[in-house]
Amino acid sequence: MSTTHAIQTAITDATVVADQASLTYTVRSASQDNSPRGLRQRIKGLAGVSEQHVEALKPLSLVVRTGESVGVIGTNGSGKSTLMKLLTGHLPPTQGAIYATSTPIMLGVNAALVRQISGYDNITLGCLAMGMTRQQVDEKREAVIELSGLDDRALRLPMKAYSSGMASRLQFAIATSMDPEILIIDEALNTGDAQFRDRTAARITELREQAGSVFLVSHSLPTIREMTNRCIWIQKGELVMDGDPAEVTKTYHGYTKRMAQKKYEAGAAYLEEVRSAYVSQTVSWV
Ligand SMILES: Nc1ncnc2c1ncn2[C@@H]1O[C@H](COP(=O)(O)OP(=O)(O)OP(=O)(O)O)[C@@H](O)[C@H]1O
Repeated sequence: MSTTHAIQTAITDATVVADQASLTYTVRSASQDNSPRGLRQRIKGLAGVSEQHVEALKPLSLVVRTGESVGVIGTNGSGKSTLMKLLTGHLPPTQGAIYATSTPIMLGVNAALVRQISGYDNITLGCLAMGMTRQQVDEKREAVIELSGLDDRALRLPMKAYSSGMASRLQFAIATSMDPEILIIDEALNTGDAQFRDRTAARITELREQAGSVFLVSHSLPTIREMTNRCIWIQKGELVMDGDPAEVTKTYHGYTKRMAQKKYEAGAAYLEEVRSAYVSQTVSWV
Protein backbone atom coordinates (compact mmCIF):
# COMPACT_ATOMS: atom_id res chain seq x y z
CA MET A 1 0.00 0.00 0.00
CA SER A 2 1.25 3.44 -0.85
CA THR A 3 0.79 5.04 2.52
CA THR A 4 0.52 3.99 6.10
CA HIS A 5 -2.43 6.27 6.70
CA ALA A 6 -5.94 5.71 5.44
CA ILE A 7 -9.31 7.37 5.65
CA GLN A 8 -12.58 5.62 6.32
CA THR A 9 -15.22 6.01 3.63
CA ALA A 10 -18.86 5.41 4.49
CA ILE A 11 -20.90 3.48 1.96
CA THR A 12 -23.91 5.80 1.99
CA ASP A 13 -25.45 6.02 -1.52
CA ALA A 14 -22.87 3.57 -2.83
CA THR A 15 -23.53 1.64 -6.04
CA VAL A 16 -20.16 -0.12 -6.15
CA VAL A 17 -17.76 -0.93 -3.33
CA ALA A 18 -14.35 -2.53 -3.69
CA ASP A 19 -13.09 -3.60 -0.29
CA GLN A 20 -9.38 -4.42 -0.37
CA ALA A 21 -9.98 -6.27 -3.65
CA SER A 22 -6.91 -7.62 -5.43
CA LEU A 23 -6.27 -9.86 -8.39
CA THR A 24 -3.36 -12.12 -9.21
CA TYR A 25 -3.45 -14.01 -12.52
CA THR A 26 -1.93 -17.47 -12.62
CA VAL A 27 -0.33 -18.25 -15.96
CA ARG A 28 0.58 -21.86 -16.70
CA SER A 29 3.15 -22.64 -19.34
CA ALA A 30 5.23 -25.63 -20.43
CA SER A 31 8.56 -26.06 -18.66
CA GLN A 32 11.40 -24.11 -20.29
CA ASP A 33 14.06 -26.75 -19.52
CA ASN A 34 16.15 -26.82 -22.73
CA SER A 35 18.62 -29.50 -21.64
CA PRO A 36 18.61 -32.71 -23.79
CA ARG A 37 16.63 -34.42 -21.03
CA GLY A 38 14.16 -31.53 -20.81
CA LEU A 39 13.69 -31.49 -24.58
CA ARG A 40 13.14 -35.26 -24.64
CA GLN A 41 10.54 -34.96 -21.93
CA ARG A 42 8.77 -32.13 -23.73
CA ILE A 43 8.62 -34.14 -26.97
CA LYS A 44 7.17 -37.09 -25.05
CA GLY A 45 4.68 -34.75 -23.41
CA LEU A 46 6.12 -35.50 -20.00
CA ALA A 47 7.48 -32.04 -19.28
CA GLY A 48 6.22 -30.29 -16.21
CA VAL A 49 4.10 -27.18 -16.22
CA SER A 50 5.44 -24.07 -14.58
CA GLU A 51 3.23 -21.47 -12.99
CA GLN A 52 3.75 -17.74 -13.01
CA HIS A 53 1.82 -15.26 -10.97
CA VAL A 54 1.01 -11.78 -12.27
CA GLU A 55 -0.18 -9.38 -9.57
CA ALA A 56 -2.41 -7.27 -11.83
CA LEU A 57 -4.19 -5.42 -9.03
CA LYS A 58 -2.95 -4.78 -5.51
CA PRO A 59 -5.54 -4.54 -2.70
CA LEU A 60 -7.74 -1.62 -3.64
CA SER A 61 -10.64 0.05 -1.89
CA LEU A 62 -13.08 2.30 -3.65
CA VAL A 63 -16.59 3.54 -3.02
CA VAL A 64 -18.54 4.83 -6.02
CA ARG A 65 -21.81 6.60 -5.39
CA THR A 66 -25.03 7.30 -7.23
CA GLY A 67 -24.60 9.99 -9.86
CA GLU A 68 -20.87 9.56 -10.23
CA SER A 69 -19.27 8.96 -13.58
CA VAL A 70 -15.76 7.76 -12.96
CA GLY A 71 -12.97 8.05 -15.52
CA VAL A 72 -10.36 5.30 -15.25
CA ILE A 73 -6.90 6.11 -16.57
CA GLY A 74 -3.44 4.54 -16.46
CA THR A 75 -0.78 3.39 -18.91
CA ASN A 76 -1.01 0.07 -20.81
CA GLY A 77 -1.06 -2.94 -18.52
CA SER A 78 -1.70 -0.89 -15.37
CA GLY A 79 -4.77 -2.90 -14.33
CA LYS A 80 -7.76 -0.89 -15.56
CA SER A 81 -9.49 -3.71 -17.47
CA THR A 82 -8.73 -6.12 -14.66
CA LEU A 83 -10.54 -3.84 -12.21
CA MET A 84 -13.52 -3.63 -14.60
CA LYS A 85 -13.61 -7.45 -14.86
CA LEU A 86 -13.77 -7.63 -11.07
CA LEU A 87 -16.61 -5.11 -10.98
CA THR A 88 -18.68 -7.03 -13.53
CA GLY A 89 -18.01 -10.34 -11.79
CA HIS A 90 -16.16 -11.79 -14.82
CA LEU A 91 -13.29 -12.53 -12.45
CA PRO A 92 -13.47 -13.19 -8.71
CA PRO A 93 -11.03 -11.18 -6.60
CA THR A 94 -8.04 -13.15 -5.33
CA GLN A 95 -8.50 -11.36 -2.02
CA GLY A 96 -11.03 -8.89 -0.68
CA ALA A 97 -14.51 -8.36 -2.08
CA ILE A 98 -16.58 -6.39 -4.57
CA TYR A 99 -20.15 -5.32 -3.84
CA ALA A 100 -22.59 -3.73 -6.27
CA THR A 101 -26.26 -2.81 -5.99
CA SER A 102 -26.85 -4.45 -9.39
CA THR A 103 -24.66 -6.24 -11.91
CA PRO A 104 -22.61 -3.68 -13.82
CA ILE A 105 -23.10 -3.92 -17.59
CA MET A 106 -19.82 -3.87 -19.46
CA LEU A 107 -19.74 -2.22 -22.82
CA GLY A 108 -16.51 -2.96 -24.64
CA VAL A 109 -15.37 -2.92 -28.21
CA ASN A 110 -15.51 -6.70 -28.12
CA ALA A 111 -18.98 -7.04 -26.64
CA ALA A 112 -20.68 -9.98 -28.29
CA LEU A 113 -22.77 -9.21 -31.32
CA VAL A 114 -23.27 -11.70 -34.13
CA ARG A 115 -21.43 -10.72 -37.30
CA GLN A 116 -23.49 -12.84 -39.66
CA ILE A 117 -26.90 -11.39 -38.87
CA SER A 118 -28.38 -7.96 -39.56
CA GLY A 119 -28.30 -4.97 -37.26
CA TYR A 120 -32.06 -5.36 -36.72
CA ASP A 121 -31.65 -8.99 -35.65
CA ASN A 122 -28.73 -8.06 -33.41
CA ILE A 123 -30.94 -5.56 -31.63
CA THR A 124 -33.50 -8.29 -30.93
CA LEU A 125 -30.90 -10.86 -29.89
CA GLY A 126 -28.80 -8.43 -27.87
CA CYS A 127 -31.81 -7.14 -25.92
CA LEU A 128 -33.12 -10.67 -25.29
CA ALA A 129 -29.64 -11.72 -24.16
CA MET A 130 -29.67 -8.92 -21.61
CA GLY A 131 -32.81 -10.37 -20.09
CA MET A 132 -35.60 -8.36 -21.74
CA THR A 133 -38.89 -9.97 -22.65
CA ARG A 134 -40.13 -9.90 -26.27
CA GLN A 135 -42.55 -7.14 -25.35
CA GLN A 136 -39.79 -5.06 -23.74
CA VAL A 137 -37.64 -5.52 -26.85
CA ASP A 138 -40.49 -4.23 -29.01
CA GLU A 139 -40.98 -1.25 -26.71
CA LYS A 140 -37.27 -0.39 -26.75
CA ARG A 141 -36.56 -1.03 -30.42
CA GLU A 142 -37.20 2.52 -31.70
CA ALA A 143 -35.09 4.09 -28.96
CA VAL A 144 -32.19 1.72 -29.71
CA ILE A 145 -32.38 2.50 -33.43
CA GLU A 146 -32.47 6.22 -32.74
CA LEU A 147 -29.52 6.12 -30.36
CA SER A 148 -27.50 4.03 -32.80
CA GLY A 149 -27.97 6.70 -35.48
CA LEU A 150 -27.93 3.94 -38.14
CA ASP A 151 -30.40 4.15 -41.00
CA ASP A 152 -32.70 1.44 -42.34
CA ARG A 153 -30.25 0.45 -45.09
CA ALA A 154 -27.42 -0.10 -42.62
CA LEU A 155 -29.62 -1.98 -40.15
CA ARG A 156 -30.59 -4.45 -42.86
CA LEU A 157 -26.95 -5.31 -43.55
CA PRO A 158 -25.18 -8.12 -41.72
CA MET A 159 -22.90 -6.69 -39.05
CA LYS A 160 -19.81 -8.02 -40.81
CA ALA A 161 -20.39 -5.24 -43.35
CA TYR A 162 -20.18 -2.55 -40.64
CA SER A 163 -17.21 -0.33 -39.98
CA SER A 164 -15.89 -0.53 -36.41
CA GLY A 165 -17.51 2.83 -35.64
CA MET A 166 -20.92 1.62 -36.87
CA ALA A 167 -20.59 -1.56 -34.81
CA SER A 168 -19.68 0.52 -31.73
CA ARG A 169 -22.75 2.69 -32.20
CA LEU A 170 -25.01 -0.33 -32.30
CA GLN A 171 -23.29 -1.99 -29.33
CA PHE A 172 -23.62 1.15 -27.27
CA ALA A 173 -27.28 1.59 -28.17
CA ILE A 174 -28.09 -2.04 -27.29
CA ALA A 175 -26.04 -2.15 -24.09
CA THR A 176 -27.59 1.02 -22.69
CA SER A 177 -31.16 0.15 -23.69
CA MET A 178 -31.70 -1.54 -20.33
CA ASP A 179 -31.01 1.71 -18.47
CA PRO A 180 -28.36 -0.16 -16.50
CA GLU A 181 -27.84 1.19 -13.02
CA ILE A 182 -24.09 0.68 -13.39
CA LEU A 183 -22.53 0.98 -16.82
CA ILE A 184 -18.91 0.30 -17.72
CA ILE A 185 -17.56 1.65 -20.98
CA ASP A 186 -14.15 0.28 -21.91
CA GLU A 187 -12.62 2.27 -24.76
CA ALA A 188 -15.80 1.92 -26.83
CA LEU A 189 -15.99 5.59 -27.58
CA ASN A 190 -12.72 5.85 -29.42
CA THR A 191 -14.05 4.44 -32.66
CA GLY A 192 -17.06 6.70 -32.94
CA ASP A 193 -17.26 9.93 -34.91
CA ALA A 194 -18.02 13.37 -33.44
CA GLN A 195 -21.78 12.99 -33.80
CA PHE A 196 -21.75 9.63 -32.04
CA ARG A 197 -19.56 11.03 -29.27
CA ASP A 198 -22.15 13.75 -28.68
CA ARG A 199 -24.95 11.19 -28.49
CA THR A 200 -22.85 9.07 -26.16
CA ALA A 201 -22.08 12.02 -23.91
CA ALA A 202 -25.79 12.87 -23.77
CA ARG A 203 -26.69 9.25 -22.92
CA ILE A 204 -24.06 9.07 -20.17
CA THR A 205 -25.43 12.26 -18.66
CA GLU A 206 -28.95 10.77 -18.86
CA LEU A 207 -27.83 7.56 -17.13
CA ARG A 208 -26.05 9.52 -14.44
CA GLU A 209 -29.15 11.55 -13.81
CA GLN A 210 -31.21 8.35 -13.56
CA ALA A 211 -29.32 7.51 -10.38
CA GLY A 212 -26.76 5.42 -12.26
CA SER A 213 -23.02 5.21 -12.02
CA VAL A 214 -20.79 5.10 -15.05
CA PHE A 215 -17.18 3.93 -15.38
CA LEU A 216 -15.33 5.13 -18.46
CA VAL A 217 -11.97 3.51 -19.22
CA SER A 218 -10.11 5.58 -21.76
CA HIS A 219 -6.70 6.72 -22.91
CA SER A 220 -8.29 9.90 -24.24
CA LEU A 221 -7.84 12.52 -21.54
CA PRO A 222 -10.13 15.10 -23.23
CA THR A 223 -12.90 12.44 -23.28
CA ILE A 224 -12.37 11.78 -19.58
CA ARG A 225 -12.49 15.50 -18.77
CA GLU A 226 -15.58 16.00 -20.90
CA MET A 227 -17.63 13.05 -19.73
CA THR A 228 -16.76 12.28 -16.11
CA ASN A 229 -17.03 14.01 -12.77
CA ARG A 230 -14.46 11.88 -10.93
CA CYS A 231 -11.27 10.25 -12.13
CA ILE A 232 -9.10 7.46 -10.77
CA TRP A 233 -5.56 6.78 -11.95
CA ILE A 234 -4.34 3.22 -11.69
CA GLN A 235 -0.65 2.57 -12.19
CA LYS A 236 1.19 -0.74 -11.79
CA GLY A 237 -1.90 -2.28 -10.24
CA GLU A 238 -2.28 0.43 -7.64
CA LEU A 239 -4.74 3.26 -7.18
CA VAL A 240 -2.45 6.31 -7.07
CA MET A 241 -4.86 9.22 -7.46
CA ASP A 242 -8.60 9.80 -7.12
CA GLY A 243 -10.33 13.13 -7.59
CA ASP A 244 -11.35 15.89 -9.94
CA PRO A 245 -10.87 14.79 -13.60
CA ALA A 246 -9.10 18.04 -14.59
CA GLU A 247 -6.59 17.65 -11.76
CA VAL A 248 -6.03 13.89 -12.11
CA THR A 249 -5.60 13.98 -15.91
CA LYS A 250 -3.17 16.93 -15.61
CA THR A 251 -1.07 15.08 -13.05
CA TYR A 252 -1.19 11.89 -15.14
CA HIS A 253 -0.07 13.83 -18.20
CA GLY A 254 2.93 15.04 -16.18
CA TYR A 255 3.91 11.40 -15.73
CA THR A 256 3.30 10.19 -19.30
CA LYS A 257 5.14 13.23 -20.69
CA ARG A 258 8.26 12.38 -18.67
CA MET A 259 8.05 8.73 -19.74
CA ALA A 260 7.54 9.66 -23.41
CA GLN A 261 10.64 11.83 -23.21
CA LYS A 262 12.49 8.79 -21.83
CA LYS A 263 13.06 10.59 -18.53
CA TYR A 264 12.40 7.32 -16.74
CA GLU A 265 14.00 8.21 -13.42
CA ALA A 266 12.21 11.56 -13.29
CA GLY A 267 8.96 9.76 -14.23
CA ALA A 268 9.41 7.18 -11.47
CA ALA A 269 10.18 9.88 -8.90
CA TYR A 270 7.12 11.87 -10.03
CA LEU A 271 4.92 8.79 -9.77
CA GLU A 272 6.26 8.03 -6.31
CA GLU A 273 5.42 11.56 -5.22
CA VAL A 274 1.85 11.18 -6.50
CA ARG A 275 1.53 7.74 -4.97
CA SER A 276 2.69 8.80 -1.53
CA ALA A 277 0.33 11.79 -1.53
CA TYR A 278 -2.66 9.50 -2.10
CA VAL A 279 -4.52 8.65 1.07
CA SER A 280 -5.87 5.13 0.66
CA GLN A 281 -9.39 4.37 1.78
CA THR A 282 -10.84 1.74 4.02
CA VAL A 283 -14.48 0.93 3.66
CA SER A 284 -16.66 1.70 6.64
CA TRP A 285 -19.86 -0.33 6.82
CA VAL A 286 -21.52 1.76 9.55
N1 LIG B 1 -5.48 -13.27 -18.67
C1 LIG B 1 -4.34 -12.79 -18.17
N2 LIG B 1 -3.38 -13.64 -17.73
C2 LIG B 1 -2.25 -13.17 -17.20
N3 LIG B 1 -1.95 -11.87 -17.04
C3 LIG B 1 -2.86 -10.98 -17.47
C4 LIG B 1 -4.09 -11.38 -18.06
N4 LIG B 1 -4.80 -10.27 -18.38
C5 LIG B 1 -4.03 -9.23 -18.02
N5 LIG B 1 -2.87 -9.65 -17.47
C6 LIG B 1 -1.79 -8.81 -16.92
O1 LIG B 1 -2.35 -7.99 -15.90
C7 LIG B 1 -1.81 -6.67 -15.95
C8 LIG B 1 -2.94 -5.66 -16.09
O2 LIG B 1 -3.59 -5.86 -17.34
P1 LIG B 1 -4.90 -5.05 -17.76
O3 LIG B 1 -5.42 -5.65 -19.00
O4 LIG B 1 -5.82 -4.95 -16.60
O5 LIG B 1 -4.28 -3.60 -18.06
P2 LIG B 1 -4.96 -2.31 -18.68
O6 LIG B 1 -4.63 -1.17 -17.75
O7 LIG B 1 -6.39 -2.53 -18.95
O8 LIG B 1 -4.13 -2.16 -20.02
P3 LIG B 1 -4.50 -1.50 -21.45
O9 LIG B 1 -4.52 -0.01 -21.25
O10 LIG B 1 -3.32 -1.92 -22.27
O11 LIG B 1 -5.79 -2.08 -21.92
C9 LIG B 1 -0.80 -6.67 -17.10
O12 LIG B 1 0.47 -6.90 -16.54
C10 LIG B 1 -1.22 -7.85 -17.95
O13 LIG B 1 -0.10 -8.42 -18.58
